[in-house]
Amino acid sequence: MASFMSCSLRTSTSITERYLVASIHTSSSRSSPSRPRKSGPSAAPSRTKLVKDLKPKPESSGKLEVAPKPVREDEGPSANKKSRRRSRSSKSDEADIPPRPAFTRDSIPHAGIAPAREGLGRLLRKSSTETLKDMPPISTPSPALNLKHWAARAHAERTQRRVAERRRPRPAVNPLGDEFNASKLESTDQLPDRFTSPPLLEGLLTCLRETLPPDAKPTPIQALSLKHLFKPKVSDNAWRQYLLASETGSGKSMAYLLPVLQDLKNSDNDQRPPAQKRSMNPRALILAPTHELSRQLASFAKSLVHVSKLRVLCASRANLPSAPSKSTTASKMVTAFNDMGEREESPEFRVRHSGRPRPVDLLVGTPNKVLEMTRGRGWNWEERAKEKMEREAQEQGRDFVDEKTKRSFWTAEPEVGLAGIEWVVVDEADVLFDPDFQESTRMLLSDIALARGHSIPFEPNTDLAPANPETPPTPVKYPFNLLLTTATIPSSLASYLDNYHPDLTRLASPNLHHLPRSLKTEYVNWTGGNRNSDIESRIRRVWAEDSLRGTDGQIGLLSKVLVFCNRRSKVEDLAAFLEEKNIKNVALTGTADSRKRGSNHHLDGFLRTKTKALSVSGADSSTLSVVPKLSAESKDPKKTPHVMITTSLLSRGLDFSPDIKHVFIVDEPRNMIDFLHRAGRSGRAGEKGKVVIFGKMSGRGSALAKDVKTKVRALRA
Ligand SMILES: Nc1ncnc2c1ncn2[C@@H]1O[C@H](COP(=O)(O)OP(=O)(O)OP(=O)(O)O)[C@@H](O)[C@H]1O
Repeated sequence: MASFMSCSLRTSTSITERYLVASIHTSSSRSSPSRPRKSGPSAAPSRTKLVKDLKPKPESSGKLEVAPKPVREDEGPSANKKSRRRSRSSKSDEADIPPRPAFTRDSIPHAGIAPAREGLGRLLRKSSTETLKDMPPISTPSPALNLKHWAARAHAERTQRRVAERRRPRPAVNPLGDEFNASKLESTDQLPDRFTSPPLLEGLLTCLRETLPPDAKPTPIQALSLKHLFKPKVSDNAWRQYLLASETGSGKSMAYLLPVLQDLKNSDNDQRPPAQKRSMNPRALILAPTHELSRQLASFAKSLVHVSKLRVLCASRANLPSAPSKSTTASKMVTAFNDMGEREESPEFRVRHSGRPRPVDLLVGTPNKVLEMTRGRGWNWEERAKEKMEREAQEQGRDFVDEKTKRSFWTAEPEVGLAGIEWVVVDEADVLFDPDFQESTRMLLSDIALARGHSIPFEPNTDLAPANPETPPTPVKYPFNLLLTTATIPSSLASYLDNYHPDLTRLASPNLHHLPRSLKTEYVNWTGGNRNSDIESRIRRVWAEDSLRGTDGQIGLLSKVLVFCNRRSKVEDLAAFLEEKNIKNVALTGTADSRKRGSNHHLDGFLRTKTKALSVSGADSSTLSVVPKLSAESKDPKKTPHVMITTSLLSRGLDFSPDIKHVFIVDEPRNMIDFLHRAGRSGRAGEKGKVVIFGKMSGRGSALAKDVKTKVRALRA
């Protein structure tokens, strides 16, 4: 429970990006609660601004490699009919017809209004075509007509100003300013263009073929991984350090899982380092910021190893299948939870173990959950109790006296040994090295190093991104392979890498820091009435279009909508409103009870199932998806949730079902990093998707929405 309390505390103190991290901070314990928190405006920008350049410092031996831009479908020989027709018609336009002036609102002002003689309409029309000095002088002494004349003059002036503004040559400045510019970076053309055996082991390849569509080709980041991460180790102590950076839904999980699993399989029979006497001694560790993501990654890894027989364990309650079964619908899930609620006693979920050694090759979990398993449950409870007392003292305005708590705390036997760990993957590295998470992450990495016989001291209050360090921090070399993956690189992460991992190789896709190519954007203007009604009518429009067009080849099948709000109260309010309007929905926030139950069933019906794997390389996805037969009830949005409402909690890493064709952003995104992750829950793996951004698009108070629009435009691929 304490974790959820700490979570809500964080939420209340949050500003901008802090909120995101606070809301996804879900692990069952905090590592070092008494440290001073780096809040305030000075801490925020480096966490919320995308880095300008990924190049390592010139004096370091780190490298950067960017995959070449894939040829767009409509640029290559296989351009579809529509685009060919478009290009043909544009050519004929060029040849025969003089270019048509672009239509603007001002080109036919007040069209259709029949003006009185010398009336406002005529003057307005004149004013658009004539210059001000050509306008006829005032010919009548009538005050009414004078007024009209001046109105027309004012209109003409405005028009001229607008035209001049439009024609003014603009410097080619990206509105994001700090945006990562992949076009300036070195790319390589020699990348593998298929998954083959070798480099992949036959067993892995078989599972891969079952997971991906038959024509699947490696995505740019996977091609880079095939090129770099399958190379044999130069020496026993040559540990690899890589950053894998690519846009959302581009297959990063596969890009790191394949080399890790392959290496685990290859070294399966090797002499292992003496393991600690613990019941589980994994050889690889994947860290993720949320329990939901840990479970999905563990399930994905399991689907890749059933031939090679490696053992994967999820720390966020092991042994439960985290991927939803194909037949499960969201409504069943709701009922299941209602039942489970009464049986479940403890909000904390534990890995059940009997104390007997249990073979594990790969462990997946949040840093805090893994720390709990490696240090023993309860290792930091005293500290947390003190933090609570300190908080209460602060709230009551009294001094906090640091004395021993009245309760005595027990610490359970540690379950996991770290000495055998050779691979550590930090998924969503920008979050896990963010000030709110970095202590737990670094503490765990340092524990692993120590267990492997290399002491790398851990200093809790280190600033990972010192602005202008006079003495640069000592680089860290962990005695294991370290892979960091992310879809966004804020300046704080870039500066951490420069300072502590200067020799790390950075592999990046050319579309990094852009929206997936298959994702469209749409802007919806608030009508000025009830905003919840505006959202409801847009949802109904999505379904009306689905009923006409069909979804995934099935007429009458309605797509699902994922709605992102900034605040928990907004999530609850919208959920209640939609429920009243007969739209069944799932509302999920960091403190939701359903999250405490140790499985991903609260996301059933919304997460991707295996049958829905589609082609990133651009093949016609509708032919590849196997559409499960659904009952009438599960197709009915009044009975089965077709809408999920959440905060940034679910914006990280989760692979949502391609049934989610629309992501609604109903509150202005706090920053573009947040936006990229939220929008990226749709349009994954080359699937079509749309991000619908609500805002006040015109009139007074529209500056913010317009600014968002400009920035979003810059993120389009
Ligand atoms: N080469 C491929 N061809 C077709 N589909 C693929 C390929 N590689 C991965 N996929 C599918 O793409 C989907 C998205 O992959 P994944 O979740 O790894 O993306 P990601 O880059 O980690 O996204 P995020 O940044 O949001 O975490 C998965 O369903 C996966 O099965």
